[in-house]
Amino acid sequence: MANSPSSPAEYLREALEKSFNYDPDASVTLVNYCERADPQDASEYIHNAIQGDVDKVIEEYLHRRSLGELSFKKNYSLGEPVQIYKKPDVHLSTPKPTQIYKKPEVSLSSLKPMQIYKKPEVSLSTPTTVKNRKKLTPGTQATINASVQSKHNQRGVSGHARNPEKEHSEEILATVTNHKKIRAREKCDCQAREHKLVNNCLACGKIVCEKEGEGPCMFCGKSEVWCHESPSKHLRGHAEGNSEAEDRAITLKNKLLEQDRRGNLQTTVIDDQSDMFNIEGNTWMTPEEKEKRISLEEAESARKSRTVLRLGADVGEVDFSTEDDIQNSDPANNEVMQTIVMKANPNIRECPIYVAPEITEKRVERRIPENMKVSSGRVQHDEPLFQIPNFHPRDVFDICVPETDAACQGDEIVELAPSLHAQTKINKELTEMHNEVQILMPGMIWLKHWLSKDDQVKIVKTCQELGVGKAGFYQPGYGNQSKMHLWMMCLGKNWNPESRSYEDIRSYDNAKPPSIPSYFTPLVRNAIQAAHNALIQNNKLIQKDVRTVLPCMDPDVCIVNFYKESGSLGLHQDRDESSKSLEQGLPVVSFSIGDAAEFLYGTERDPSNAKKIVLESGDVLIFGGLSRHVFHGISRVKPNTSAKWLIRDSRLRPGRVNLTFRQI
Ligand SMILES: O=C(O)CCC(=O)C(=O)O
Ligand SMILES: [Fe+2]
Repeated sequence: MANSPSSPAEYLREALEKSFNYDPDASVTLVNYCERADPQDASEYIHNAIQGDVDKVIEEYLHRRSLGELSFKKNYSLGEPVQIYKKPDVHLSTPKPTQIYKKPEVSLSSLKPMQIYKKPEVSLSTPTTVKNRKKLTPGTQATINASVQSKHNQRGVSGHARNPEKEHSEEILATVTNHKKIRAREKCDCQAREHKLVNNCLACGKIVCEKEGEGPCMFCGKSEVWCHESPSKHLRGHAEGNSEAEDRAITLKNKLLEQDRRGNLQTTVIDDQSDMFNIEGNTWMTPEEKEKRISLEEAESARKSRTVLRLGADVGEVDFSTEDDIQNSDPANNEVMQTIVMKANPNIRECPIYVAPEITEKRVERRIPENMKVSSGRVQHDEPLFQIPNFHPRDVFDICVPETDAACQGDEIVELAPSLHAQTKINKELTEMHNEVQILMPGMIWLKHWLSKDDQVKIVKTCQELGVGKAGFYQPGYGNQSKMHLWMMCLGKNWNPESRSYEDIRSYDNAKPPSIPSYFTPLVRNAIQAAHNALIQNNKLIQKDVRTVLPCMDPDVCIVNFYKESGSLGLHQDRDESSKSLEQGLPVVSFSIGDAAEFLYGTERDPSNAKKIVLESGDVLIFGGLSRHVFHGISRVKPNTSAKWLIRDSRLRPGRVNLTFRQI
């Protein structure tokens, strides 16, 4: 690979797509980010976005970047044409020495690993990334089966005599029967709410449903709208080879990707999961349609959040789940959201834009929600609402299972107090969890089960309330597509993962982060005090000296992360706080609540050299002083490890909440 002539960006994109089966659109975005970032940030972006051992790819990519700079300078001095790859910050007048990426050095005493972190095996033959785990409808599965079978036969693997004509017609039949019924096309403005989605019109942006069907857009007529994985290809009789139109489409797609890579596209139409609609703000439905749709969805959501009480075999094994959770309890189904991201066709100059007749200034004003609680649906970014700078609709993310709706007919709310036996067991567990402290590195202290049961429940409830409000949880990412594997909310100030800086107003959606709830701060101070006590006892330090090992701090920022069972966070350093704070080694104080998680830490960004501990609910981890720059991350959440009392009393969803407090 090292000898291949491709540019660093091409190399990276290819490696992400081929070795990690990374979504092509997402890899284009990620590569763009990396190209603009310095080596360390680029490396961090890749680590955060890719689950798996990506170190070699990063190393090769950065190596190519450094060679790219060299040859760029060489070419320039010889007066030859400049190579394609050009780092944006190269100044010809003041040539910089070649940048070779060096892992940052952290002056920490090197420690022998307690446990070796085993690299996850990446199987090239059957890659399974979260993005691949898409829910297939029986119909789609049947279509795929039919098509796979057909291809299999074409290669003559089955050993049976082939009849291509027959196979082709069978394939068409299977596709048509399983995929959808063909009907006469009829105009419809339901936005794929009443009928299934076909696709967006690339010219005017209209969302086309199955009632309107495939073919020329019935609104603008400028573009043909085809369903994703459309069976029409088969119907048009091109089972083998591409038609001219398809070749043209592929060329156009490549051109679009190229233009996107160069940042030329102005308008992006994001088409999200259809059940995440914001009906109130919808401009394409009549008031009657909205009312009807809202009442239907309310009934559906009441049904989904109806609490189902499941009694385990053990005494006290009580599990409150919603029907929705039960349906989604397979971890493989956790990330089944499919996002269809489409780019507007830049070649179309004049084109009518689809705007429903009822849209008015007043409505647009009213639609800017009080707390921006917009549950994103199909979003057309050139609508007036979305022309507000930095406005991003966000999916409201609730870390708790909703309270049972008492008004929900036919449902009984069953609240069982734990039996005496179960309560004794819980109390015993709680007493056993007393004050175990471990000093992991100089200035890095782990207080096991330090948060009380009441504090944990209270913190979860507070985060839940703040999380569904203004500036609440959102899924941060780099650009539109490379998302972090967690939901985040910041209190006090916002940490912007793209600019790696703190801000008063969240750039993502112009929302102001809530303040840190007042009862959090004494908890942080007391945790530091507990760590000091442990240092005094263990290291025979006096109160004055203990502060040089682990300084005190008053948090002004709290970053709350929620990791679903599939969540993770790549190895990174927390180094975006002020240089004063970093130089003084003011600690980061981290609270863990909910499912346990594997926490990696070490002196370099290398998971195979990192140590691993399992952080459980109630644990507090503090790293300051000499350990302030420790590399750390979450390799995995351990499903079903939350305490039952926590789920019962806070209704926390499966997953883990983590709060990190910092003084910036
Ligand atoms: O979830 C954790 O334990 C770590 C979180 C973290 O490192 C961060 O938010 O910077
Ligand atoms: Fe961190």
